[in-house]
Amino acid sequence: AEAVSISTMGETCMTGEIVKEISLKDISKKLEEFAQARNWEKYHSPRNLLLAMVGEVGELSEIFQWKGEVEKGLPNWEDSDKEHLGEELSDVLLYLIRLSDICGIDLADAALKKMVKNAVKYPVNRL
Ligand SMILES: Nc1ccn([C@H]2C[C@H](O)[C@@H](COP(=O)(O)OP(=O)(O)OP(=O)(O)O)O2)c(=O)n1
Repeated sequence: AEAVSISTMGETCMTGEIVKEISLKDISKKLEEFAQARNWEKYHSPRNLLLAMVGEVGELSEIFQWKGEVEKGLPNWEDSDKEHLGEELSDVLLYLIRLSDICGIDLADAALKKMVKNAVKYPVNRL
């Protein structure tokens, strides 16, 4: 089987611990390589990626379905359920990043600009 190399960049910070930091662009690049290696670029059209992402949102929703409200931090969840949640959140994120890339949108840039817009629209109340 082909070796799987999904490495993240590690940087040593001042306390000597390794800090993993990865940008949306880094992930974009890895997703492009992943698709290229499998000859899957032909499937990664905007519409297909959108539908795939919505499907993953459905899988994410299933985890919470019928549970009622859950406490922040999910203190009563099994580790395996939390791991599953992390996987579904990641699937949504990865398709969102790939969709943005395929549409020629710089997602990090767009998100920061949108946050500025939100702050202007909803100013902090000062008495
Ligand atoms: N054409 C594809 C198919 C998959 N993936 C990647 C992106 C997602 O992170 C993950 C989705 O894989 P699956 O379709 O196997 O979905 P799940 O991981 O949710 O598996 P399952 O539906 O069996 O729970 O794989 C991709 O980039 N392009």
